[in-house]
Amino acid sequence: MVEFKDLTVTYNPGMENERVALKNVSLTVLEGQFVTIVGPNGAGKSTLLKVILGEVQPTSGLYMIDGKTMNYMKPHKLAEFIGRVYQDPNTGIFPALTIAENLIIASKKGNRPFKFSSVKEEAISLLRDLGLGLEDRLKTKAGELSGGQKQSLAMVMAILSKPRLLLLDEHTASLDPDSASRVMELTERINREYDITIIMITHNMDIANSYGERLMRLMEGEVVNDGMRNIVPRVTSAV
Ligand SMILES: Nc1ncnc2c1ncn2[C@@H]1O[C@H](COP(=O)(O)OP(=O)(O)OP(=O)(O)O)[C@@H](O)[C@H]1O
Repeated sequence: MVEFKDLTVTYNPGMENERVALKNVSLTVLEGQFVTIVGPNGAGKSTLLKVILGEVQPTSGLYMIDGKTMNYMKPHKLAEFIGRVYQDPNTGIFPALTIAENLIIASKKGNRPFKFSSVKEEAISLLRDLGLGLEDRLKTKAGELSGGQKQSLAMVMAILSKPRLLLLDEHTASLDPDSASRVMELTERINREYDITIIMITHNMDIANSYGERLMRLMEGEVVNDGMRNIVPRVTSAV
């Protein structure tokens, strides 16, 4: 699905503050995979996600989706099938709006016809299905939710537009351990039950060692480790 071939990103090339963020990275992420990326500060993790989103153009090498080299003149095309959730729980949602309004806005994103009644039904059934306990609180302002609930809502919003790929950049970093576990269980269900490919960055080694079928380690812009793992099935509690 997503493929990098010998991809290098150099910020400020030729200048005093030149910085090579990714060095000849080659990788292939298959449809449906859940890939966890770890690495120290400055390793190039966020740059990798930015390339995927079309926010940063490689200096050399190829970035391909479904075997086609990406055209950076049309980055909006990427937005149509990529969802994202970041670290700050307030950036993935509109805190001043109700849960219902947030879901409606999210539904309008994406490449499909919008019909209010069907979207409302779909959003409610998604919330119910995921067991988040938010379906009865549709008139609550999103800003009043806990950090974990905000991130869960942000993830539901991200998948409402039916992305094929979900990018998660430290999406549990600001949560307490219990909330982080619940959000990770939701992440896993989104991958398995909704068949959405996930690329997740984390600094939390407990999470990295427990979630995702493939663990990749970046160091100074290079992939130094990339392996499939057999994860021991967890007993999943209600989210
Ligand atoms: N816009 C930019 N201009 C110049 N250098 C940059 C820019 N963005 C990132 N860098 C540099 O590129 C390198 C990789 O940065 P990146 O943000 O991808 O790392 P990271 O692994 O996500 O780090 P962190 O875990 O701290 O978020 C770093 O040395 C960083 O300083």
